[in-house]
Amino acid sequence: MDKSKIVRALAKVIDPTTGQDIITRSMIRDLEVEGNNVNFTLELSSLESKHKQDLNFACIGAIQEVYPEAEVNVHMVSVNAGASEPTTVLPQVKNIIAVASGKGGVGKSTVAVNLALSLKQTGAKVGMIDADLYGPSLPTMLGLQGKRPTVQQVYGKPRIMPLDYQGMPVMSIGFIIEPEQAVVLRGPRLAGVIKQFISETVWPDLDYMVVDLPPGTGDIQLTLVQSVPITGAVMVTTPQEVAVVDAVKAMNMFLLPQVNVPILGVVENMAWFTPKELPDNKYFLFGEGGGKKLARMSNSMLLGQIPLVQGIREGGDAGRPVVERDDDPISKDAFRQVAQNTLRQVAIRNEMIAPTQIVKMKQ
Ligand SMILES: Nc1ncnc2c1ncn2[C@@H]1O[C@H](COP(=O)(O)OP(=O)(O)OP(=O)(O)O)[C@@H](O)[C@H]1O
Repeated sequence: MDKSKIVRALAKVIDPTTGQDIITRSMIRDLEVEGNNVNFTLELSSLESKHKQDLNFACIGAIQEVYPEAEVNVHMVSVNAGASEPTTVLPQVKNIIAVASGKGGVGKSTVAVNLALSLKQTGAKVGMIDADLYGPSLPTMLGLQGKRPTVQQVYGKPRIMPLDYQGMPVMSIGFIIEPEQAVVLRGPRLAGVIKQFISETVWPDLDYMVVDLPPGTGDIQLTLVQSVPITGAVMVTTPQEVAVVDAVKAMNMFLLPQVNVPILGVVENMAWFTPKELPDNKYFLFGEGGGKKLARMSNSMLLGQIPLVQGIREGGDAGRPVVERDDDPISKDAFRQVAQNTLRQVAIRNEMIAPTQIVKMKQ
C-alpha cells in the first residue's frame, strides 16, 4: 500500500469543529504502513474529542475506499491533556481583536474594515465578524450587498460558510436578513446570532479575527466576551471631548475585573479634515487630543490618527475600502500604521499576559 495515497485519502476527512481536513490541520502523527496494517495517531483537542467516534469511522472509511483490504488502527490522543484550560472556542483563530467605540458614527466600522484589510496586506490570515447587529455595514463596505452565505452539512450538522472578500472570510447579519429588519432582534435572539457566527460558521485557520462591535455597551458586547476569548480591544474615537467621554464608558466595560480584556490602543478617527484639492492642509474641525487622552486613560497607546477625507467615505460607500485603492496614499498609510502598531501591541500583549479567559457571569 502506498503511504502517499493513504495521506491523500485522509485529506478527505473533515474535522467537524473547524471544517478543515485533518491533514491540513496536522492532526495525524506516526503514520505506519506494514502489510495490510495502517497505524497512526490522531491528535484531538478536547473539543474534537466529542467527535472521536465519527472521526475514527471517517478515517477507516476513507482509507478502505482506496485499499478495501486495509486493517486500520487509529490511536487517538488528546493534545490538551494536562493543559489548564484549553481553548475550545475558535481554536483555529490565534487572535481576536474587538473594535469598539462609545458612540455611533465615529467611524468604528470604517476603522475595523480598513484595519482588517491592512493586517491582511502584511501577509496575515484575517477574517471579520460584523457584530453590529443593529446596523451592519460590512456588506456595503465590502460590496457584498445581497450576497447570502451557503449552508453545508458538516458531519450531519448545518454549518455556515462565510462569504469571501478578496481572500478574507467575513460574516455579517446583513448577509442573512435585510438591514432594516435587524432592529427587531432582541436579547436572546441577538446572543443566538453571535453564537452562530462563532460556533456554527466554518472559519479557516486565522492569525487575526477582527470583530466590529456595535457602539456603546450592551447585550452584544456581553455575549461576545462570554463566548470567545478576546485578545484585546481597539477603541475608536473622534477627537472631541464628548466622544471621549462615551468611549471611556465603553472602554471601562472591557477593563472590568471579571471581563479583563486588555485595551490594545486607540484610533483617533476624523482627526483633521483635509480637502481633496488641498491635500497638505489640516483643519482640526473636532478639536485635538481626544485620542491621546483616551490612550493615556487606558494606559495604552495611540495606534494612529485617520484624517477626515472624502476618499474614505467614498471607499466605504462604493464597497472598495480606501486601503484597497491607490488614489489616497495618505489615508492608506495612516491605516497601515494603525495595523503595524496593532500587530506590535498584540505581540506584546501575548508575551506579557496570559490568554484571555471567556467571561463566566451570572446574568
Ligand atoms: N475618516 C473618515 N473620513 C471620511 N468619512 C469617514 C471617515 N470615517 C468614517 N467615515 C464615514 O462616516 C460614516 C460613518 O462611519 P462608520 O459607519 O464607520 O461609523 P460607525 O462608528 O461604525 O457607526 P455605527 O456604529 O453607528 O454604524 C460612513 O459614511 C463612513 O464612510
